[in-house]
Amino acid sequence: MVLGCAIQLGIPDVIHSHKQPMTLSQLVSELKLPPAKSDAIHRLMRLLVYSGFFATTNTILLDENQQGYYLTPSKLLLKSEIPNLSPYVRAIVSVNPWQSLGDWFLGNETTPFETAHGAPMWEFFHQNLRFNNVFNEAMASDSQIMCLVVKDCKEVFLDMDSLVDVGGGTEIIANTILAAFPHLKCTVLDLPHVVANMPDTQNLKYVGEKDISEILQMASEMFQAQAHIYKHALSYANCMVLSCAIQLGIPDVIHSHKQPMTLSQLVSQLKLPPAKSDAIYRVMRLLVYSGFFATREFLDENSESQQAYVLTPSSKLLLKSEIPNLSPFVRAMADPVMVNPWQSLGDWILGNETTPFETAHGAPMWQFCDQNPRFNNVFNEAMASDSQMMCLVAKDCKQVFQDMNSLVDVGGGTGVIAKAILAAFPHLKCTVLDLPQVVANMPDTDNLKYVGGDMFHSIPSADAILFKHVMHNWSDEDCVKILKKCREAIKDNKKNEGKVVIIDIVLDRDEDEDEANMTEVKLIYDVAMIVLLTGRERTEKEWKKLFLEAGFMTYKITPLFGIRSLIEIFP
Ligand SMILES: C[S@@+](CC[C@H](N)C(=O)[O-])C[C@H]1O[C@@H](n2cnc3c(N)ncnc32)[C@H](O)[C@@H]1O
Ligand SMILES: COc1cc(-c2oc3cc(O)cc(O)c3c(=O)c2O)cc(OC)c1O
Repeated sequence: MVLGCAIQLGIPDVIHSHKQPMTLSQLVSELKLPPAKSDAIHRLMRLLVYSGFFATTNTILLDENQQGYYLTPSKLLLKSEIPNLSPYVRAIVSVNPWQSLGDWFLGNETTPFETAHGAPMWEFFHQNLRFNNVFNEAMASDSQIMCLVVKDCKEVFLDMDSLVDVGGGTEIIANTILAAFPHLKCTVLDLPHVVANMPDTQNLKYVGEKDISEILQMASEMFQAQAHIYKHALSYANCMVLSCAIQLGIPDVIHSHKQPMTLSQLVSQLKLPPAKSDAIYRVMRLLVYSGFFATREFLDENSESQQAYVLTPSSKLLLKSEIPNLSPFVRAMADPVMVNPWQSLGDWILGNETTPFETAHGAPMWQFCDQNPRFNNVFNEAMASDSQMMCLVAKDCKQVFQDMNSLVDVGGGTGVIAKAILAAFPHLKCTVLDLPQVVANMPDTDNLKYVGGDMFHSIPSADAILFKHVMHNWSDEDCVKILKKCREAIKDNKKNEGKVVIIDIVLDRDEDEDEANMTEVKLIYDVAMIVLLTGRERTEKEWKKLFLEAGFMTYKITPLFGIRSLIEIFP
């Protein structure tokens, strides 16, 4: 989606036309964007540089502290060049059929595409001229890349007189072959609506009806760049396929089986028709490749060798019967409400709404949650499942909570973290403060109270004020306002000594870099905060600036929770 947005804005072309490394301000000005969008462009570009689509350099042509962007494999995305894979990327960011994968397994339509759009793909294209064009352009752009090497295919085409390009679309490959081998008579055979307006020439006719390894090697750099682009353009598919496996209950079924499970056992236990076996096999093949399942060889009762599926550490975290269970998190992130705003990123940069979420759904995220009880539950369960992970280490945070008597968990959702802290430190009095719709039906206990309110308005007084995944939802200006409220809450406290505890991402911590792709996840989170809210992920320097502005004097960062750190700040 982020790559699709960069293409929509024309970023590769603008950097290309600039002919030398381009600074952020040059880029924003050349794109004719308001300066207010500079920060978002900087953060998109930071992710795209990390993913290898652009690179940065310090150059003497630029001011001392400035970096300039230049092109890498993104050269393949230039609208002015051939090949240009932009139409392909823009076409395949349509996620709806992927979101229907699970429903399709449980239903009767021929394909998830039909489940999502109500008609098979070719019929849909026939009825939908806009998408028909988008798709044909995408396929043509994919063909362009092969055009560059066709002339080297002498041994393939030289001894032929005629050739039929079946499903040849709108001619690109056939014309390229003809340019290199003009003696050929070519026919492009495709569906009638695809070739409807294509004019025949002397040696190219359109018909509408209902070793290459050496060359590949020569072109390896270009094809690698193509693969890089396609991998990223299709990366949302990984999320959808994982979500589908959870919807069908695959991790749970394999877990209950208690031994490696064959494909036929899996299909039968999932109560799916045998006709869906092949699709389950192919979905599992992808999930094995991504590390969510593994296969084991074992001998069946007839002493025949069989492949069978087992869980991996990642799928063990998706079991509905266990704690922690991250399934609600995956299901929420694959929910159309969460996915659609990414498709609005480019429109938001060109428009006036506060966030891409608002561009897509017509209301800011917390207001939308208030008006949509279904999504409110989905989101709260996702956050609660994420919190379960931290419960496992809460008891190890003695030095953080031991000397406190009271704690307020601000934006504490349904109280999962507060309960875990209470289990480890039962002497504490806890309050969870969250928006009224989130805590509406939560029952108080002896030492846990829920308060519906607004942290910008007032925060109950306590020895420690906790924020987990809250500060990163808000802009710097809002964070300073919230932190000032915290100082008042701590000051009101009779003991008059207290602290704020923040659990959130810290960017650019050298020790985390590259460990299990932590940097990539952190940068994706940062762009997610552009897409959903007005927040951001922060470097230590950026955090420090906020603390000082809000009047706090000292802080301590402890990397405790994978991609997140525990930050304590003191007045
Ligand atoms: C990303 S969630 C984090 C939930 C929880 N801390 C966790 O980590 O699981 C952010 C929370 O902030 C809450 N929130 C948003 N605006 C708020 C406000 N003005 N006052 C209090 N809570 C708010 C949301 O309802 C949501 O539960
Ligand atoms: C952990 O704290 C938060 C996470 C998220 C969040 O949101 C999205 C949204 C999306 O469209 C796709 C995604 O992959 C994700 C995430 O992975 C993710 O973690 C959102 C938050 O607040 C709104 C969080 O505080």
